[in-house]
Amino acid sequence: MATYSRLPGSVALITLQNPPVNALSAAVRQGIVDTVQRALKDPKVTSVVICGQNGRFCGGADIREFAGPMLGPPLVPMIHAIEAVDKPVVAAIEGVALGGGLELALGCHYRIAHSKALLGLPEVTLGLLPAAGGTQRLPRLIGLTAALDLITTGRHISAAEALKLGILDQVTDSNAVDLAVDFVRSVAGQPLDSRRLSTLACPCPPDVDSLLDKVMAQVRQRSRGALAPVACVQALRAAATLPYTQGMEKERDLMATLFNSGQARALQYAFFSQRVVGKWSLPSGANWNNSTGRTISKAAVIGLGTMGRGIVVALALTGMSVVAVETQEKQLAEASQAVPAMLQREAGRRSLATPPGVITFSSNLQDVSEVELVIEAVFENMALKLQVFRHLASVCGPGTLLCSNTSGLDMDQLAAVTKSPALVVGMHFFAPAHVMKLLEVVCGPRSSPEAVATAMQLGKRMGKVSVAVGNCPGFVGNRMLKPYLEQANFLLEEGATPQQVDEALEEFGFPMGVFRMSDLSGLDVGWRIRKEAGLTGPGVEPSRTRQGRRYSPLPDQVCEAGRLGQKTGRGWYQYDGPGGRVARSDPWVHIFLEAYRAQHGLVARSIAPEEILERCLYALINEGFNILQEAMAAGPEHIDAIYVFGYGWPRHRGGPMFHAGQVGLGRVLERLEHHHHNHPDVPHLEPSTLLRRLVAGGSPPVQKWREFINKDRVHSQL
Ligand SMILES: CC(C)(COP(=O)(O)OP(=O)(O)OC[C@H]1O[C@@H](n2cnc3c(N)ncnc32)[C@H](O)[C@@H]1OP(=O)(O)O)[C@@H](O)C(=O)NCCC(=O)NCCSC(=O)/C=C/CCCCCCCCCCCCC(=O)O
Repeated sequence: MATYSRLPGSVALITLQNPPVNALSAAVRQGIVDTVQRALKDPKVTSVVICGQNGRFCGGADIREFAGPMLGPPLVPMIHAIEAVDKPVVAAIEGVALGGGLELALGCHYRIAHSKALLGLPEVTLGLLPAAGGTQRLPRLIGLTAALDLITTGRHISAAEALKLGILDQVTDSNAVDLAVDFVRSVAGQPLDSRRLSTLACPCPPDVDSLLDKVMAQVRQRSRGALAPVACVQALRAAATLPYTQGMEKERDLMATLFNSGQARALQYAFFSQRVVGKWSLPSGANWNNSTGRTISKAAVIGLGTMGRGIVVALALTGMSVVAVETQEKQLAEASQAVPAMLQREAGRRSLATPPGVITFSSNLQDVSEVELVIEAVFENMALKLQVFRHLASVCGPGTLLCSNTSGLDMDQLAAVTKSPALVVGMHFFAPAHVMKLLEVVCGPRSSPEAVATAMQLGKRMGKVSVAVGNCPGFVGNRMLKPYLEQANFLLEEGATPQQVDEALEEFGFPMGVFRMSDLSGLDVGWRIRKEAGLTGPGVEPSRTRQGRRYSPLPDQVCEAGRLGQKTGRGWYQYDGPGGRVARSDPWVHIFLEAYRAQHGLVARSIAPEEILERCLYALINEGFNILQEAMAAGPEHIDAIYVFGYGWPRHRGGPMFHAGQVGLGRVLERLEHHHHNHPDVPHLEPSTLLRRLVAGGSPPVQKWREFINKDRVHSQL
């Protein structure tokens, strides 16, 4: 709703009230319509201020309402009516003015904000465009070039930037509402024509077409397959080239297409998933709301390889003190040069002042005795990690939280060698650890609520999307990746090339296909894990069946040929040299694949992109169902957030589990059955019991899966 009060000096104050972000629900829109009418009709009122309750102007349209029928007064005529009012209307912006909130402010005649306010039109991130006049009013106010940037990226900007761009008329460090009230009194009675943005011409650079074409090419490249950024550019083209009324028609038509698209539903689901995963809970009943984490001011990182260095930077950026330990002198010397530079760069990228002097480098594990939390980031080897954990248990105080950055080893085994297993929790970062948004917080069966809460809160402080997961090999993300990689290798055996597989996945929306990604990460990572698992190495029979199931030795053989990916200049592709970034098809790989097929009597067949996608993606999704069934992830949103934030799953496809729902669970089941029939020696293609149960239950929407999962759970970790 919206409240109305009349202040001394003939000012009407309209306050939006819809906690927590004053989203423009039907009730709020109705409240605005009614109160604006009241102000118009009241002869004693000469001017109006619109603000939001609790220091937040407005977080935009109520996204939850998009799922149902549109009720209440629509936004577009409401904002038009405000713009047409013949008494000055000022938006007093505190906290946020986002999406429809900023569009409402653009319909006002003046905008005044607090210096800490954030403004933006993030609709594109929800698969939409600013369809309450935003695509037509903003470019008329700040020019086409700046509007293209803000609307196609959806980025939030500070009040200072908004003032510079001309979105705001004034910024204050004091109370924005008080200033707006004083200001509006001072402009009462002045002409308003030039303040009505819809009546202005759109300032454009001389060569509008080439600018629009350039931006269109950029957005297509940046967000492959996403509809909304393209529609945003089209709407802005209309703003630049058509009268306002026709521009509004174009905006409405484009919105209608986007609004009903699967992409908008997927992106809105992704928005809420990100928030759902913050609300973790454990089988004991402990949860985000009833458990308190510790505030960490001093932490340590053990192991300064690529991951360890990134973790040190991520921690230091929060402002805490970090002891960075590496026992190999050469590695320590390199890290102590590299880490401060990384910190500087990342602080610059985030427009932060570099936290000064918070990192201490050491080669001595004894130096972590005073810290409150340790993150072990040594080589992915259980024996080594156990050794480090034993050492930490003897060096650290009894209350120190001990965390491991393992990407899939048993956290409970590590906990078992410490004095306080309850204080052991996994913190699985993704490379580069100071950049990537995802953190898997691995809750072992003995991890205490306090330990989980501390890791989750620390993740948030580092700007991560932290997802609590259960303790199983590979946890959630890597466990699902295994069948995906496996299928990609099998497809090569059967006749595909790395390019064909990668192109199908990139066309789907992944920034990189599986082979280009493996080259980037380093092929030796998986090789080492397979050796540890006894799947390859000296003495292992070189057949295509290992440990009772189909196995492809292709990636092992590529490594044995010294091709470890980008770092060696050769992998599944060739590069300009070691460290090269541009992947080119390599004749060696094609000859190698032909020889391999000949050796094993395999006849190459032509494989369609659809089969590549089905085999890779449905195998991954199937494992997701197994994970849900075993309670290693609390819900499909958790898996989807992990894949969107950590594995490059295209956000406009929601995540793997959401995608399964979009495709149709029945269809996914049918295709898995088909592929499993053709490849009975691949257990990962055997449809999960949970998938079968969901299909039998009428393929409910993803939000309802929990009801089926709970019935089906064999044991519970989350
Ligand atoms: C920065 C934030 C605002 C705050 O962040 P933070 O403080 O960290 O808090 P959060 O945890 O994020 O959020 C707290 C809770 O609030 C919920 N929330 C937040 N924003 C919204 C919202 N806009 N709507 C609903 N709920 C919201 C959030 O989920 C949390 O809830 P919970 O605790 O988890 O329960 C941050 O929240 C943020 O960034 N929010 C989103 C801002 C945003 O993206 N705004 C844009 C929204 S879209 C919009 O405004 C669109 C405008 C144009 C609409 C035009 C209307 C025309 C429609 C007609 C369509 C016609 C087609 C019909 C065709 C046909 O079928 O015929």
